[in-house]
Amino acid sequence: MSSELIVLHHPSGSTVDILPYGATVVSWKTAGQERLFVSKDAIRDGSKPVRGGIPIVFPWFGAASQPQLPQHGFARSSVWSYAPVKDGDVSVTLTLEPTELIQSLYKPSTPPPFHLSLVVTLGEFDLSTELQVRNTSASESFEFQGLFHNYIRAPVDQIRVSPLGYLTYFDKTVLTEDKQPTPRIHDQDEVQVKKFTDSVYENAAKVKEGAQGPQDGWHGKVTWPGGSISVDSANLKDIVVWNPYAELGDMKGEQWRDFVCCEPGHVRGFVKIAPGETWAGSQKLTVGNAQ
Ligand SMILES: O=P(O)(O)OC[C@H]1O[C@@H](O)[C@H](O)[C@@H](O)[C@@H]1O
Repeated sequence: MSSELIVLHHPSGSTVDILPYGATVVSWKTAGQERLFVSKDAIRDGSKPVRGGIPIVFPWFGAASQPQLPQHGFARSSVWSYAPVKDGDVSVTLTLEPTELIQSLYKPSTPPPFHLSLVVTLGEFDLSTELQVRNTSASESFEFQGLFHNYIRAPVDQIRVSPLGYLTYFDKTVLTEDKQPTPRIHDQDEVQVKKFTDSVYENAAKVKEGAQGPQDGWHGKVTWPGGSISVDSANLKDIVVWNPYAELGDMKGEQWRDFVCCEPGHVRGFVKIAPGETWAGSQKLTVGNAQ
């Protein structure tokens, strides 16, 4: 994989770096500080999704229905196209269609009929990502899941994520007899991550005051002593909170201490779009005051 990087600079000094591999945001700095976590051991040779930043999960979340297909889909491990950015640009659009690699994964069947666009936009204190999915088929509908796998740089044992109270969530760390995540109800507004956590909060968007239903966004926050990042999503009804509390092959030692994944997505059930239809889901991450 080439080490090509798309870099956007905001007049305020904030920056974002995006790898065409996976359209992965691998750095976001405001006020000179890195806001995302990327493992020191992240693989950057194109053989594995990057451990950190903002990988794009599409068109399924978790394990695939066919064994040869990768966990969390192929978008995070495909090379996306983009038009070169010019000085002063604070936004870039990356696109992905079924590449030869994706087609080879599906053989002898064919990949789904999609055209993806990811629009990344940088502000002084915020970063927005919007995923647009167009069904390119003339006759077939298309069902998919999608998620922004945000690795937010923060001391995991001190963070609080809210509002997530009184929602049903699916605890993937404890499986039921039929190997499904255990459904639970969270009885407090805030969630702390003090141990291995892998929770899928369904219809979290309903928590928003005045929200009309699960199609609205989740307006939440990750806070810790001395810092916070707000997460405002649109058309993404679920939230995943994850930290392994353990080292991984591409994240050695105690690096897990330095992040929490707070991931807006549509991962319980599927989005279904008709031939020619386009769907969009987005998020805005904003750094709290005085950081
Ligand atoms: O190791 P991966 O494929 O990047 O996935 C990391 C984690 O991603 C989370 O979104 C999932 O809920 C977890 O189950 C998973 O372990």
